[in-house]
Amino acid sequence: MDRSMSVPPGAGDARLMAVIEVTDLGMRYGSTVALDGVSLRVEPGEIFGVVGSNGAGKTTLVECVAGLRTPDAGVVRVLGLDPCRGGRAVKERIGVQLQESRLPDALRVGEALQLYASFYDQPADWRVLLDQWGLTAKRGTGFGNLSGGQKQRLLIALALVGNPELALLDEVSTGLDLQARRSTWDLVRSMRDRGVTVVLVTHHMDEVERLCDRVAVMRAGRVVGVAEPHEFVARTGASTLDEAVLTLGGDR
Ligand SMILES: Nc1ncnc2c1ncn2[C@@H]1O[C@H](COP(=O)(O)OP(=O)(O)OP(=O)(O)O)[C@@H](O)[C@H]1O
Repeated sequence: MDRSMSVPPGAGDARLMAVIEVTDLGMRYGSTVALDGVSLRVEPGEIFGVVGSNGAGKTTLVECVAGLRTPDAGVVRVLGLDPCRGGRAVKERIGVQLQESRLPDALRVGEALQLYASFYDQPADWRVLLDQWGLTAKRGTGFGNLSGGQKQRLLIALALVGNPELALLDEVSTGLDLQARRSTWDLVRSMRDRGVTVVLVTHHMDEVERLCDRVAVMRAGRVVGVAEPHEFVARTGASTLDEAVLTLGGDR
């Protein structure tokens, strides 16, 4: 089955099952509490934003959902499975783009995409991704010789090469120029339109307003609210989403 063309994972029955269900998640790094009783649900086919100040726990949450970190407490279910113990059955269905990921400098753009595609049973056509993410002219360029924005676009394309049902995108547009940001937004929307569920960690409230169906605000390891972006503005009596998020999630 070409998952890129499919409806949200098992649409009918999956309506009852969240794509992500996190319950009472706790995570510490030594004496630093990164997650402190986080619970949330992400429903099939939504673009779900995660915002909050630096150090609020957003990346740690994404890493736990991706199965890259095992939480100290709580339960994570992705597509009904434990991402830490579910092996390929779940990992193949998740695409992850993390902040500041790196590849070997000498690895060329085309080689990286081909390599990542080889990890999956039903990969996307990596040449299409090359084109969609504006990297065709850079196909033969090594990672070390790409600009910051080009590296970012390659990392996003790599996250999508497995045709994921869930895409976890951490600061997807950071470092991109205006045009690349706009086309990234279009591509995120087109992913959602194809039934992919997207989690978007961001510091850009314009991105949240344009893209996100719902957004969680995090503060000091806790989720302090989940709502549609306009609801946060109304609830806090703020005049902009920036102001609303600062009120709810700012450490001030
Ligand atoms: N590998 C690590 N070792 C020790 N502490 C860590 C590690 N990763 C994160 N932390 C700490 O855990 C807390 C949460 O960090 P995390 O990266 O999840 O926050 P964030 O919301 O993604 O921040 P930012 O917006 O700056 O990316 C912070 O206090 C951070 O210093």
